Amino acid sequence: MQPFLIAPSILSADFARLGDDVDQVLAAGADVVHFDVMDNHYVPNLTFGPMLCQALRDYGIQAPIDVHLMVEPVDALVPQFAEAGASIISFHPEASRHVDRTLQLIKQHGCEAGVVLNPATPLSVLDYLMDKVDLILLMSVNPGFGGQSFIPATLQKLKQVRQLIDQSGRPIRLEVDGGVKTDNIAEIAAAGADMFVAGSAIFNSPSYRDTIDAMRAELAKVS
Ligand SMILES: O=C(CO)[C@@H](O)[C@H](O)COP(=O)(O)O
Repeated sequence: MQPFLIAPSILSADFARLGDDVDQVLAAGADVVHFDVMDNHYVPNLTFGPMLCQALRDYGIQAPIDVHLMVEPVDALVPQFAEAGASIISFHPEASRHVDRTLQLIKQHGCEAGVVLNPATPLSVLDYLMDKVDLILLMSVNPGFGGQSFIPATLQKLKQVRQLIDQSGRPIRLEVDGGVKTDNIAEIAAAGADMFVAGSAIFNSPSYRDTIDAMRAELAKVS
């Protein structure tokens, strides 16, 4: 297992002062900026695109930016996000007509490549991808909105994907997204996740540092 990474989702950040808010959450101990791109087509919500990613880089954000594309189609946005400073680009396989090609495209543009599985997406979509992905993101809510409750069946799915990753012998990150809180993060880590997206739990808390410290204290209990 790789070191645990905490990735606040800027979906719950203060958009009116985003650069400063992202700076603050990183200063409070976050590892990665999780960047939720929604198109009001693949998901019923609309957020932001490559210009905002570029704006964060121009503002001076140096942490990895983990772009989660909830868009359909996918490919046209890959070069744009790579040029805008994305570090990791993940997409939903059902939103790409040619999944293998999209993974190649992401890597050709110098980013790490991830696939995202919705709560009801079967693990069989990973069958011919384990040698190609750098990250697998399991959605623990249905994509589109922050502030939803963690779907408990994700724990079993995490255990199964952890086995697949261990069998692959590759350093694939296992990320979980949706309803991650201080009081469930240890259980989620114990099931096999090593990267934790948390939006409302961090950005809606009175102290980012206290919340991230509390999450790390919970993670320290997991061997
Ligand atoms: O991608 C998504 C939702 O589609 C997530 O990144 C959420 O934004 C996580 O929010 P919380 O459940 O942590 O509030």
